[in-house]
Amino acid sequence: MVKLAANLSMMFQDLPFLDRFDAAEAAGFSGVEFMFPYDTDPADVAGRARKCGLEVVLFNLPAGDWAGGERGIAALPDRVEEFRAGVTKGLDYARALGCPRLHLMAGKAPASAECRSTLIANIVHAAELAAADGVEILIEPINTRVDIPGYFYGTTDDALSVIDEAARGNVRLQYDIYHMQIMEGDLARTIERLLPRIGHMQLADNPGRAEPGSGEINYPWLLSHIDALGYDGWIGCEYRPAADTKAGLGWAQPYLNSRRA
Ligand SMILES: O=C(O)[C@H](O)C(=O)CO
Ligand SMILES: [Mg+2]
Repeated sequence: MVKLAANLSMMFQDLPFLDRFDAAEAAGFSGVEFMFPYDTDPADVAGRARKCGLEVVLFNLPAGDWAGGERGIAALPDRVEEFRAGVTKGLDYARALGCPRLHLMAGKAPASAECRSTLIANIVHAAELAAADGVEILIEPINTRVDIPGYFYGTTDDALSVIDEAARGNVRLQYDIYHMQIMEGDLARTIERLLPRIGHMQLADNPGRAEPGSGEINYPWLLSHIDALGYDGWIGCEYRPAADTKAGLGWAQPYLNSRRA
């Protein structure tokens, strides 16, 4: 069964953060993800998720000065202390929210040996702390052509080589269909091949990063293929709705309805 999670950083943006949980529930979602919950008290986030009957399936570890253009700091040698404080904070939230996955962002960094060894050591640090709470650390290759030029890894091969070097059982791949359509294509075969390594998926259409159906990806076919492969994880709707979020959810009705049935 396809399990869609509403991404509350991109969807329902006309509402305050906590009210987006109610909107996701009303739209028929049973899971949510978001980038950063850190401006809101963890008890308030947990309380709202519980009231709405929503599972919190993923959020990001603190990722530096986002408004200033940073996209993670795990590969930055002069930011190790800040990164590790962020791991502690992220795990505090994960415990409070009962969230079993955290996305760790490497950041924009050169492919130097120093950045790579910093990243690996930081992933190992995060993974070992997270393991005690049964939490997985996810690594997501992000397209470096449109969204984050200079991001440390932009392909599944590059991200998997980092995961392999970290060599911790709770470090897995976050496969964002939108980013990988831009960087690699061949979505169905790649997902099939990498299925055992994938801990979470996300979707958006391309170009434009809006709803499925707005671009070139055949989502009705791809989602049933992913389902037929036996993927039983979540797929986060990490897209920018072209207009009103609810009005644009026609594409998702078969999956939201099947969750309710
Ligand atoms: O951009 C993405 O696709 C990531 O999933 C994210 O969390 C923030 O960049
Ligand atoms: Mg993503």
